[in-house]
Amino acid sequence: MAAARINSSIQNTISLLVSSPLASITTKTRRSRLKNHQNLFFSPKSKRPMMFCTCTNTLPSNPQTDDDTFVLTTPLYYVNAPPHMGSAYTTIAADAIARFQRLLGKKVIFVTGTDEHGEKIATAASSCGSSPSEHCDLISQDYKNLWQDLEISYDRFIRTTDVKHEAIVKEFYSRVLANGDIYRADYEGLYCVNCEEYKDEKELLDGNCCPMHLKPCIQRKEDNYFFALSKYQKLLEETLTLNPKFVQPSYRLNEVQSWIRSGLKDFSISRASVDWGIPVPNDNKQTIYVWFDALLGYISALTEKGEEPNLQRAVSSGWPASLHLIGKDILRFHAVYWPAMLMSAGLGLPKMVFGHGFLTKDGMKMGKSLGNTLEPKELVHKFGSDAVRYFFLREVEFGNDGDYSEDRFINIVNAHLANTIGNLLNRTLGLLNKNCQSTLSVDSAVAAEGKALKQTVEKLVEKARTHYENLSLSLACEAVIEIGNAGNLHMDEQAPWSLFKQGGAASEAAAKDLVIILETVRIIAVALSPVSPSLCRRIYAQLGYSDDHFNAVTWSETKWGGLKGGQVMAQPKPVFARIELGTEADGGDAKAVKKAAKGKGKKAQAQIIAEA
Ligand SMILES: Nc1ncnc2c1ncn2[C@@H]1O[C@H](COP(=O)(O)OP(=O)(O)OP(=O)(O)O)[C@@H](O)[C@H]1O
Repeated sequence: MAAARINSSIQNTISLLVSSPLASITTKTRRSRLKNHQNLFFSPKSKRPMMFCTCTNTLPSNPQTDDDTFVLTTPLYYVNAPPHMGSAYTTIAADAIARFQRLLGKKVIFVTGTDEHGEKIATAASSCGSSPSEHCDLISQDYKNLWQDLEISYDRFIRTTDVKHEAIVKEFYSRVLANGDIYRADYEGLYCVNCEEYKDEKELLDGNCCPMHLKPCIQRKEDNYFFALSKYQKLLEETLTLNPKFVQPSYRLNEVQSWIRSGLKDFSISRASVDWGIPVPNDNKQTIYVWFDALLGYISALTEKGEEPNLQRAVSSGWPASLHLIGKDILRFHAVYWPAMLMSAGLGLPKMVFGHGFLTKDGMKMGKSLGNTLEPKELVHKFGSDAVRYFFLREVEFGNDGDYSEDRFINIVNAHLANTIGNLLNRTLGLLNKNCQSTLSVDSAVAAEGKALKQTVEKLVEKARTHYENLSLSLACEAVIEIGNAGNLHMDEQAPWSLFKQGGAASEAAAKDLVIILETVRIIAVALSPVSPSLCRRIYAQLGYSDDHFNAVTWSETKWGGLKGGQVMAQPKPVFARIELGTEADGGDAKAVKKAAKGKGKKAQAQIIAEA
C-alpha cells in the first residue's frame, strides 16, 4: 500500500527547489498538499495542551506517565567504537536522576542502549575484519560491561538491531507515510559520515570540514525518501512557545528556536548506498536513515519482554518519555526532527529534552571519531565508581562544558568523600566504640532537641532535593557536602572527646553529640545515594543497617529522626579510602617519579618531573 502511494505520486512529476546553496532537492514527486488538522493532545492530569499533531490517527499515551512513572533515556550510543568518558558522563547523570526519582517513589523506566546501523558502523566493522553484526555484538557488550562497572541501574537496554525495534520502526514509518509526510526526491549535498548527516556549507570549516569531527564532508547525490519537516515549522514554533521547558537548559532553547526560525528543510530518511540498516517498507533497495531509526529506540525499548512488538503497545507502556538526556551535539535531532516525526505519527512529545555540555580535552569535545577520549574503565579501575561518578557530577556544572584533570579529581574526591564524609563517620564511630560500646544512647530526635544542627541539615536537604529536581546535579552534590561540613563543625565545636573525659553530664552530652552527628551522616547517605550509591550503602552498613534496609530507602528518610536509641553500630571501618599519589591508585607513577628526583638538584628534579 505504501509503495502504491509513492508510485502514484511519482507520476505527478514536478521540480521543487529547496533553498540551500549546496543541497538541492529535485522532487520527482509532488506531495499531495497536506491537510493541516491540528489536534491538541492534553495532559491527562493538568488538562493543558501537551502537543500538536497533524495526524488524524493518534495513539493514546500511557495515562499514568504524568504522576507515577518517570521514563528517562540516554542517547543510544553509536557502536562505531567502544564507550569513552563522554558516553559514560551522560549515563552516570541519567543514573543519578533515575535513582533520585526512585527515591521519590516513582516507577522509573530508565532506557539506554546502542545505535547499531549505518555506514559508519559498516566501515568500522570491515576495518576490523568482522561482519557488522559481530562488530555490534562486541561493542554493545562493551557498553553493558562499562555500565556494570559504573553501577548504572538501567531498566531497558535497547539495541537498534533487535527484531522488536525493526518492527516498531517499520510501523512508525508506515504511519508517517500514511500521513502524507514522506516523498521521494533526488538529493545532492555535502555529507559528514561521522555525523551521518548532510550539512549546510555555511556550517562547515575550510575545506568543507565538519566542525565537530574535523574531517572533510563528501559531495553526495542520491535518490532518497524525504520527511516533510518543513511542514512542521509552525507547529514546532508554537509548541516551544507554549512549553518553553521542553528544551533545557533554557539557553539551549534559544538555539533551537533560532534553528527553527531560520527555516526547516525536509530531510532525507533513507539511504540507497547503505546496506546495513532497516529496509524501507516496500522498497528494499533503500535502508532507513540511521537517525530516523535510532530515535525510535526510545519507544521500542518500552515493549515488554515476550510481547508482540507493536507501536500501540509500546506507547501505552510509558510513552511519552519524561526526559531525554543528551549531549548538545545531538540537540537538533531531539528537539527538532524527533518532535516533528512524533507529531506526524500522532504520538505525544517527550516532556523535556536536556542537552548537557561536553567533557573536553584541550578545548575540543572528547569523542570517538576524534579519538581524544578518556578511558572510563581505567578511571573506575584506579579510583572506583563512587569517585568517578561523584567527580564528574560535582565538578561539571550540568549543562556546561568541563575539562578533566587528574589533580583536580584527586583533590575533590579526597576532600569531599574521604575527609568531609568518610572521616566524619569514622571519627564518630571510633568515639562511640571507645566510649559507648558502639551503641546509641538515645533517639536522634531526642538528641537533637535544642540543637541548631538539625535545622541546618533540614534546610540543606530541601536544597539538595530542589537541585536534583531541577537537574542541577552539581549543586545537589554541593548541598550534601554542606551537610557534611555542618556535621564536622558540630564535632569540632562540641569536642565530644574532651567531654567524655569529664564524665557525668558532660559525657551524656557527648554521647548525644555522637548520635546527632551519626544522624547527619545517615541523612547524607540517603541524599548522596543517587550519585555514589556504593559509598552510601557502606555508610548504612556502618550505621548497623542491613543491605535490604538500604535497598528499601526512600527520600522520606532524609527526615531527621531515623536513628534510634539502643541501635548498635558496626566496628568502625573507613568507607572511602583516600587516594594517595604514588599508591596503587595512581599506578605508582608519582611515587616512582619522586624517588627518581630524590637527592637531585632543584633543576634536575624539575626536569625529571616535567619529563614524567
Ligand atoms: N565529550 C563528551 N562530553 C559529554 N558527552 C558526550 C561526549 N561525547 C559523547 N557524549 C555523549 O554521547 C552522545 C553521542 O554519542 P555517540 O555515540 O555519537 O558518541 P561520540 O563519541 O560523540 O561519537 P563521535 O565522536 O563519533 O561523534 C552525546 O550526545 C553525549 O550524550
